Amino acid sequence: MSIPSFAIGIAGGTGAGKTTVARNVADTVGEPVTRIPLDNYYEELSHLEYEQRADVNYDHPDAFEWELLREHLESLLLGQSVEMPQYDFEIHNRTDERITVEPSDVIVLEGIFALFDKTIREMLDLRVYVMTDADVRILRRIERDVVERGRDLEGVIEQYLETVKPMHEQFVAPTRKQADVIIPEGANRMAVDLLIDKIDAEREDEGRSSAGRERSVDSPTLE
Ligand SMILES: Nc1ncnc2c1ncn2[C@@H]1O[C@H](COP(=O)(O)OP(=O)(O)O)[C@@H](O)[C@H]1O
Ligand SMILES: Nc1ccn([C@@H]2O[C@H](COP(=O)(O)O)[C@@H](O)[C@H]2O)c(=O)n1
Repeated sequence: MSIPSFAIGIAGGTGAGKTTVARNVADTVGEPVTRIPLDNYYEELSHLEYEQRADVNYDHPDAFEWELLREHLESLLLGQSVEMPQYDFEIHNRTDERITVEPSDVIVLEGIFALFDKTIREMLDLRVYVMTDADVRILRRIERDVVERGRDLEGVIEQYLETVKPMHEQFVAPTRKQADVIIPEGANRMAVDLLIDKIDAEREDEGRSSAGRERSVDSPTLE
């Protein structure tokens, strides 16, 4: 295994297609990929009742345990395994379970705030923002939240208007300016192939040093 690993951050609004892109990258890269879903780093909220947890603003940066995420990303990059928390959207909380996640040559961090934190951004080799129109995202989210996350239609719409949309505009959308690559509409085969080419090229560069991990100001976008 090469140390440090090659790390990609995939950000974008809810329903943009981040998880789908991360899966496509993992399936295409041709070797084990370590995935870090940012959702697993929502703060532990066992001190609150279910009703209180349901009212939390999960689209504000303060909803996440950033210090733990920074520590885990750093450990994985250095070739050390981590005990990753697991998140359950139905109870709005972490589960009691932690899963041992092993490092690998390619690490993919994925979530609405994957490009938000400066320290984390600087640990990433490639910063990606998945940009999908808001109407497409809310339609995808309604379907997903009702089918997979145990929500009802009224609740999804209310949450979207009260927190998801304003927080997206205030905190998530501006992070696209931090991206090296912008992928339109998510599961875009050409874009995923270009990401894979970039990963392969970087990993073939055996002389890669810490200095070589700095961001290139001339990096191309797909926009
Ligand atoms: N390019 C795409 N075209 C059509 N459906 C897509 C596309 N990308 C994602 N989806 C679907 O949209 C939903 C949300 O995608 P997901 O990758 O989970 O988004 P995110 O992780 O950004 O919230 C899923 O049901 C997924 O299958
Ligand atoms: N208990 C929770 C925690 C988070 N959310 C929503 O999840 C969204 C982020 O996940 P995506 O897969 O959609 O990127 C975020 O917009 C939160 O509103 C939730 O509904 N409940």
